Amino acid sequence: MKKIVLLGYMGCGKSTIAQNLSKITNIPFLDLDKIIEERAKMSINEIFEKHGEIYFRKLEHQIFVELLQSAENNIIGLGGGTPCYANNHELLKGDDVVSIYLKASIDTLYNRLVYNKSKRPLIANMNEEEMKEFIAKHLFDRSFYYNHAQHKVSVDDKSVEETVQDILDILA
Ligand SMILES: Nc1ncnc2c1ncn2[C@@H]1O[C@H](COP(=O)(O)OP(=O)(O)OP(=O)(O)O)[C@@H](O)[C@H]1O
Ligand SMILES: O=C(O)C1=C[C@@H](O)[C@@H](O)[C@H](O)C1
Ligand SMILES: [Mg+2]
Repeated sequence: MKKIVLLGYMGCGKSTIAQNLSKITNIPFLDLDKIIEERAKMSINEIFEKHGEIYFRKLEHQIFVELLQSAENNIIGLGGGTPCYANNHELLKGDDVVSIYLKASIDTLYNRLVYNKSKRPLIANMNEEEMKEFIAKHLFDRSFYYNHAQHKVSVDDKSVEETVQDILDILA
């Protein structure tokens, strides 16, 4: 069985959707951000503060490759930036991978992130106006990488259940 890889911008719902998909399919869910935190024995915020983003990106790449190489069936939820560094986007095309981009509009992302930004170091210190502009530009830059996914699911105005169903249809 192929690895199911969910990707997309911060707040698009990778962790939430993957957890629900995991319950329905009984395929274990691995959250790359969580595994990085366990390995580093510190939070993502602390990794950024103590070691910087480049260190984080190296660790992220190393652990992503490791997860793809393991023999187990898994749903892997990537970090928001994972496809955009270290040529990770090329790994989304692998034969043993089903990669799915959870595509959200700027408004959806802003509404989900605005009250929930403290654990996301890239936006933690921005005010509301800065955040909206940042998301718009950043999403534009990142879309090139996200579009390397084999499948795209739009998440705007959909419940968790509806998005999970869209993914089940892709996997069927
Ligand atoms: N229909 C929906 N589908 C998914 N998540 C939703 C939905 N509606 C609201 N949310 C909320 O959006 C927030 C962001 O979701 P989540 O943390 O799963 O995103 P993420 O893509 O894993 O983000 P990150 O890259 O920062 O880890 C959560 O608080 C979640 O409950
Ligand atoms: O979009 C990003 O670059 C990030 C998203 C999060 O999932 C974390 O991986 C980290 O905060 C960086
Ligand atoms: Mg997440």
